[in-house]
Amino acid sequence: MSDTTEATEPARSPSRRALLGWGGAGLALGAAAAGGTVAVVKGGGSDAVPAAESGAAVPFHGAHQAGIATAVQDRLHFAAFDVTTKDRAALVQLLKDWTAAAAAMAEGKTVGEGAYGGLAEAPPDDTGEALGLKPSRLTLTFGVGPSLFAKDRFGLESKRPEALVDIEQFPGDNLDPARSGGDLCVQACADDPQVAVHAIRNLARIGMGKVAIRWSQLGFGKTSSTTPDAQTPRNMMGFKDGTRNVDGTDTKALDEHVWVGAKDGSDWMTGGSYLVARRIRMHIETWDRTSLQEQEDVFGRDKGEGAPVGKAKERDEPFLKAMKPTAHVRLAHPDSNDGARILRRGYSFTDGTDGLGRLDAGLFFLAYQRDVRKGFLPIQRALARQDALNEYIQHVGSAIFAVPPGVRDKGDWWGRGLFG
Ligand SMILES: C=CC1=C(C)c2cc3[nH]c(cc4nc(cc5[nH]c(cc1n2)c(C)c5CCC(=O)O)C(CCC(=O)O)=C4C)c(C)c3C=C
Ligand SMILES: [Fe+2]
Repeated sequence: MSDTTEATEPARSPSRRALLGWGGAGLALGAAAAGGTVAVVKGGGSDAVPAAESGAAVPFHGAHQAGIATAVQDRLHFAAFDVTTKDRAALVQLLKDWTAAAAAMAEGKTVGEGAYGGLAEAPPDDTGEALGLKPSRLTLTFGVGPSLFAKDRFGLESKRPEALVDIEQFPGDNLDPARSGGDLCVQACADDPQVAVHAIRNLARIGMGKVAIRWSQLGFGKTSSTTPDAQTPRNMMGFKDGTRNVDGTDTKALDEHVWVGAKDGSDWMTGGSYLVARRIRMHIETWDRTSLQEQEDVFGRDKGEGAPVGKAKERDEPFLKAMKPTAHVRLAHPDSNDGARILRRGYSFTDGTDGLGRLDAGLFFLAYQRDVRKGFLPIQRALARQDALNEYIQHVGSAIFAVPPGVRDKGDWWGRGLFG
């Protein structure tokens, strides 16, 4: 079995309703989450079926959390939570309950006793809107924000990783506190938006009285890929986005740039990663009135093929000096940033209009890295200073999270290394 494929029969992808009666059969199919990727579900021979169409499940348990190096799904529901309880034991119990629910939902099962058939006098455990839907490659990825480590909260001050920095204010930022920060986060990605929304809704419901959603973001179109063989998606500006990303099967690059190593400090983070989330508003109407030449100069790539300036094909090696000094790709390239690389996993969003007749649209930028101080920060400093794209975008939300390693097995839970 190749790293980018999983040898599973599409026909074995069951509906959620079917799974209700299957108990703990462990239906998560395919490649191990231990750095593996689920790109294509093979029916054998030439009838390979794209994983998205098969509705397959991505394994929840593994050395790394799914939703980072695993193949990017079509839809996102991301939620940042404030922890409202002051009781450490209650928080730990919640994390255990969340983990059990997340593992079940990733397999396409309902939460707890299900959505119906239980006590008529009590609300059902599961809200029910994902009944009959396939697992849809749902991944749930959990992280903790800097505020959880604050003094006089849960006794975690000494466990805050040095890499979990407070992100500085960059020139041009217009950050809304109501769309920034958070004690905890859960990134839900799936090929069916209802499956992703159901997952966040049910976790929030389980957390009632202990956590409250601080902000959340829906994403309708992926703007990056961790599977270079797949077609590169386009962002709201019409450009291919995610061409030169960290490949989810490139274990060397993942170890060097994405996974926290054993010698990086904070033992509980070994095998984890650091996530930066930025809500980036696009001034779409201005962009749409900009000439094609200017648009291509802004990125340093052509709009049709996505090839770097002076090159013919999307995957051709960029020649940075052929680009304008302010071109986005030139400034963001590892050669301009001491070799810095990040794994981008962002989504396009459109949240209606802004009251002035303009679309409230943009990129919900998500990037994973081994150390934010060597990844996002140097790249963003360069971009904030010079990027020609700045005329057309504004960062309006920001958050950082430490994303622990994977949940190993049924006895393990989100945050065990931190609280255990
Ligand atoms: C701090 C990191 C980055 C932010 C913020 C960012 C915002 C942003 N990017 C695009 C569109 C494109 N970005 C592309 C490449 C690219 N961008 C970053 C980093 C950030 N982008 C990196 C590291 C790279 C790869 C550089 C390289 O190695 O060549 C591209 C080109 C295609 C691709 O390789 O993905 C596009 C298009 C938007 C619209 C945006 C904010 C709204
Ligand atoms: Fe970019």
